[in-house]
Amino acid sequence: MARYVRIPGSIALITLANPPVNALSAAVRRGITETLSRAIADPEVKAVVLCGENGNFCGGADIKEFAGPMSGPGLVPMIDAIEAGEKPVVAAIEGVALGGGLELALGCHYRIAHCKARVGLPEVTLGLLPAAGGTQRLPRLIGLSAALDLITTGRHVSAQEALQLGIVDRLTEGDTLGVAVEFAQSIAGQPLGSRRLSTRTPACPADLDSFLQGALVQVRRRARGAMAPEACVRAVGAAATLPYSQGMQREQELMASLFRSAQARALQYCFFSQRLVGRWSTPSGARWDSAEPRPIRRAAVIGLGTMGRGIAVSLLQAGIAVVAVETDEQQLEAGRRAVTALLERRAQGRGSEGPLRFTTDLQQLRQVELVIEAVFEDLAVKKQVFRQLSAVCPADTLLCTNTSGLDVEQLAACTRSPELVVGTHFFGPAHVMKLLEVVYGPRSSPVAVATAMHLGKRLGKVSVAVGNCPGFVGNRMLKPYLEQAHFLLEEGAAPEQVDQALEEFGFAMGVFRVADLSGLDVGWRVRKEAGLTGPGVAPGESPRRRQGRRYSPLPDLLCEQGRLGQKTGRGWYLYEGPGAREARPDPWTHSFLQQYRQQHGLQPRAVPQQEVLERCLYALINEGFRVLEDGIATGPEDIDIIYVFGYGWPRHRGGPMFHAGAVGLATVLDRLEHYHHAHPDIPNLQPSALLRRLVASGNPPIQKWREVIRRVRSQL
Ligand SMILES: CC(C)(COP(=O)(O)OP(=O)(O)OC[C@H]1O[C@@H](n2cnc3c(N)ncnc32)[C@H](O)[C@@H]1OP(=O)(O)O)[C@@H](O)C(=O)NCCC(=O)NCCSC(=O)CC(=O)CCCCCCCCCCCCC(=O)O
Ligand SMILES: NC(=O)C1=CN([C@@H]2O[C@H](COP(=O)(O)OP(=O)(O)OC[C@H]3O[C@@H](n4cnc5c(N)ncnc54)[C@H](O)[C@@H]3O)[C@@H](O)[C@H]2O)C=CC1
Repeated sequence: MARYVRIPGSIALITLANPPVNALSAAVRRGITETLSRAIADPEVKAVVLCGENGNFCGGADIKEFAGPMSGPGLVPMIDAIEAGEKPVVAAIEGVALGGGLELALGCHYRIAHCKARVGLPEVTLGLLPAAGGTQRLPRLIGLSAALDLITTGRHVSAQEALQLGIVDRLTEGDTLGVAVEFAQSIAGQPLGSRRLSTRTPACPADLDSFLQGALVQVRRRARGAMAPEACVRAVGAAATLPYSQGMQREQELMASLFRSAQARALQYCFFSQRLVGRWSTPSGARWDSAEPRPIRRAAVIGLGTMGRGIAVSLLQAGIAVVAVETDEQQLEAGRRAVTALLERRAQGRGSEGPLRFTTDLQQLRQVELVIEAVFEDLAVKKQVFRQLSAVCPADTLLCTNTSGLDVEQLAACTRSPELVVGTHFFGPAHVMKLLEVVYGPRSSPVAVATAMHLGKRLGKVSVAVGNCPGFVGNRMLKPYLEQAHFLLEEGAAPEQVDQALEEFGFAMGVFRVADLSGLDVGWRVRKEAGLTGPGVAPGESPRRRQGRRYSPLPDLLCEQGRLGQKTGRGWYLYEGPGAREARPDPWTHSFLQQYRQQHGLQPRAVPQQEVLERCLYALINEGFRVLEDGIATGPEDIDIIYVFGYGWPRHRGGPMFHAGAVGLATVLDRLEHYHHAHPDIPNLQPSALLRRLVASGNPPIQKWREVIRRVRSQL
């Protein structure tokens, strides 16, 4: 709704009232339309101020309404009526003016913002475009180039930048509403002329065609296969080439092509899922709304290798004091140099960092409130570290491990307070990647989980609480995906063919390019530890079978050849030299695969792209259903957020579980049955019980899966 009051000085004040962000629901649109008519009709009113309650102007259209039929007054005629009116309307912007909220403000004749406000047109992140005139008015206000940047990235702009760009007319550090009212009084009666943005001509680059062409190429490269960024470029292009009314028509046409699209549904699902995972719970009854996180001011990081460095930087940038620990002076010095360089590179425009100390002496941890261990992925080494930490740190220190898949409970068992041990699984580079898997063990206390979840948020991450099992959620599901990729090579595919299929699906990098980037030795070490390769393998065991199931030794053989990926200049691909990044298909790999197939009597065949996708993705999805069955993730949203934020799953496809629902669970089941029949020695292709149950329940929408999961789990 919208409230209306007349205030002294002939000003009407319209307040949007729809907590928490004053989204433009049908009721709010109706409220604005009615109150605006009232203000226009009242001869005593000389100017109008539009604001939002509770310190927020407006978070845009009500995204929840998009799933159903649209009703109530349209945004476009409402904003047009504001702009066309003869009485000046001033937007008083506090908090956010996003999407339809900014479009509403652009329909006003003046915009006054608080210095802490943020504005933006983030519709592209929801698979849409700003279709309430945003693509036509913003270029007319700030020029085509700046408008295109904002609209295709969806980025939020600070009030200061908004002032520089010309989006807002004035900033205030004080009472925004008071300043806006005073300003409205001062301009009442003045001609509105060019304050109506629809009447202006946008400033355009001289070489418009090549500018727009370049913009298309750029957005296609940035968001593989995403439709909305391209539609945004076309709509902004229309602002430059068509009169306003025709530009608006084009905006509507382009919006219509996006509005009910699968991509928009997926992106909007991601928006709500990201918020849902914050409302975590554990099987032992710990919950986000009852467990109180502890404040963390002083932390330690143990191990300054690839991950420890990024974790230390993340903590410091959140204002937390860090003690960074290494084994010896040489390692410490290398860590110090790396952390300092990262901090210097990221220093520009950042706030003040917490204090940082480097040491090889664990005794220096006597005052820390939280420790994150990031030493080698070796259970024995980690156990020893946890024993030492438990002896040295205060009894109430939270002890976290960055293990990528080892048993958190075994580490907890080495300490005197196992309830204060959790996994905090960062993703590399830890200061960049947005995901944090918080792994609770059977004994982790609610306060430990709450503190780790809250810490993640403070570090700017999306934290997802997950249960303890080998690989947790993300890496556990990755295993069958990688396995399928290796099996496909055995059967006749080439690495670049598999990668191309996955990249066309929307991954930034295919599985083999990622493996080369992260280093093939990482998985090799894990497989050796698990006895799948190396001295732990029973003599006489077939190289292509382990533990009664099909196994591919291909990545082990590459490692034995010293082909560890980019770091050695060769892996699945060939690189210019060690450390180079451009991957080229390698004839060596092709002839190696040929020899391997001959040696093992494998008849190569042409593997269709669809099979590559189905086997890799459905094997991963199938494991996702098992993760849900086992209660390791609470709902499909947890899995999808982990994959979107941690594993480069294309966001416009919603995540693996959403994708399964979009394809149709019956289809996924059918294809898994087909492939399992063809490859009975790959147990991961056998459809999970939960998938079968969901199909039997009539393929319910993903929001209803939790009910089926509860039923399946109660019967186990
Ligand atoms: C605003 C935020 C920055 C606040 O962040 P924070 O404080 O961290 O709080 P959150 O936890 O994020 O949010 C709190 C709570 O609020 C909910 N929420 C937030 N924003 C919205 C919203 N816009 N709508 C609904 N709900 C919202 C959020 O979900 C939380 O609740 P919870 O989930 O229960 O926990 C941050 O929230 C944020 O960034 N919000 C989103 C801002 C955004 O993206 N805005 C743009 C919205 S889209 C838009 O405005 C569209 C348009 O401009 C075009 C409109 C034209 C429509 C015309 C349709 C034409 C159709 C054409 C053809 C149709 C043919 C056919 O019918 O078939
Ligand atoms: N590399 C990656 O992409 C990711 C790794 N991880 C996990 O993070 C952990 C660390 O991995 P990386 O940083 O890649 O390893 P790394 O090998 O780069 O670094 C480990 C560091 O720990 C130090 N160290 C070893 N024992 C120590 C001890 N007792 N005390 C202090 N320092 C000690 C070593 O000197 C080394 O500098 C592992 O558990 C790994 O599985 C998790 C996510 C991603």
